[in-house]
Amino acid sequence: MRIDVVTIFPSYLQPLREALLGRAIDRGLLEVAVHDLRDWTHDVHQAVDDSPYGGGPGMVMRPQVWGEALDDVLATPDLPARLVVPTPAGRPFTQATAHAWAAEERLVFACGRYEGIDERVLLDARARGITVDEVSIGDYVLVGGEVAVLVMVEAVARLLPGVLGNPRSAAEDSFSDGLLEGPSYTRPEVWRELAVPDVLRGGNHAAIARWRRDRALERTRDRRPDLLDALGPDALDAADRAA
Ligand SMILES: COc1ccc2nc(C(=O)O)sc2c1
Repeated sequence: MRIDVVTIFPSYLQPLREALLGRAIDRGLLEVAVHDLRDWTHDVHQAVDDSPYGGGPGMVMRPQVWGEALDDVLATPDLPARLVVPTPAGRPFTQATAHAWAAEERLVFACGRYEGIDERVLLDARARGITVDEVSIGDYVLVGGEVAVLVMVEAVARLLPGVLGNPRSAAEDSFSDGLLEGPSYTRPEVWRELAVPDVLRGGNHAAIARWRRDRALERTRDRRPDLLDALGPDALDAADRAA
């Protein structure tokens, strides 16, 4: 997968080259290119924003600069790209989104700042046949799209074949079966007088699987009842029985 990020703060994306993702890049499983939006300005001040029509607080990112940048970055007809624009006004980014995007050959992320990007940039891209996804990573507002891109790229890249050491990790994620993951334990058996649950040390794999499922149901019911609702009435009954 090829990932391009256009931003006025390229250094914000440096964490993508660390640890697991950095190793995936080094191994050729992932290609990441970060572009400085100001490279497409032509004035001495490298202006990327201007006052909003209709008034109001803050500034809006100029369409001319974004248009030229995306013309260049998206100019790869042999490699169809999905343009992703993080915005508080976007559709929720979920694990299902991450799985869908993990099948893409290329993702291009446009990081807004200030009050966002002039709407015509997205209209123009869609008019040219480019798939444009406006997404939010949560019901809160960041200062810009860069942090949201870090979150989304990590969520997508870890699903790519070979990135995670153990492919079962992704298969057993929270949300992979619609439930939150239950508690995890490692050595020592007793720590500060707190013991690991006996069932996990007993070697009965069926009992361990049942215990883990019960803890996941219980935790999901307590913390994310909306996820249980999505799984139907049987899941809620199972969660109540698991407690
Ligand atoms: C101006 O660009 C922004 C500003 C806030 C923001 N908040 C996001 C979120 O997903 O919460 S994406 C995003 C992009």
